[in-house]
Amino acid sequence: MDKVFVKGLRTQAFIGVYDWEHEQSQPLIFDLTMAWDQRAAAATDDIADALDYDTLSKAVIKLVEARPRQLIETVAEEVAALILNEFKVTEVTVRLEKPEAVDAAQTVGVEITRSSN
Ligand SMILES: Nc1nc2c(c(=O)[nH]1)N=C([C@H](O)[C@@H](O)CO)CN2
Repeated sequence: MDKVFVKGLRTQAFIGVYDWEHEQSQPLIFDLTMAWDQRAAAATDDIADALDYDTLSKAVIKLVEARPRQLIETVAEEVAALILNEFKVTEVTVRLEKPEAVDAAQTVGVEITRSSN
């Protein structure tokens, strides 16, 4: 299957289990990979037939920054559900990095793959 991807999408979120994380936002960075048959878009050269990565990116930022959460697992599942439900995507991989979480690590994160149905 063809893929549309968004790499290194930066958001700023209230995320974490510790008290200080509830008072100070920190970056969450996403790599998103969506299954998408691109033949219709290529044939018509019309954005209406494409998976619009700009609109999708803005929707993800809005969701992530809308409210605080404790776990990055929760954020990853909500982002996957948004993409499956609002963008007619059949399979999505969400990789989420929280680079400021662990001082001794370059980054930490989760990666999930979810399908519709
Ligand atoms: N599997 C997870 N482990 C941890 C999380 C998380 O969201 N998922 N969060 C934290 C803290 O918020 C940490 O990021 C603060 O540095 C610890 N472990």
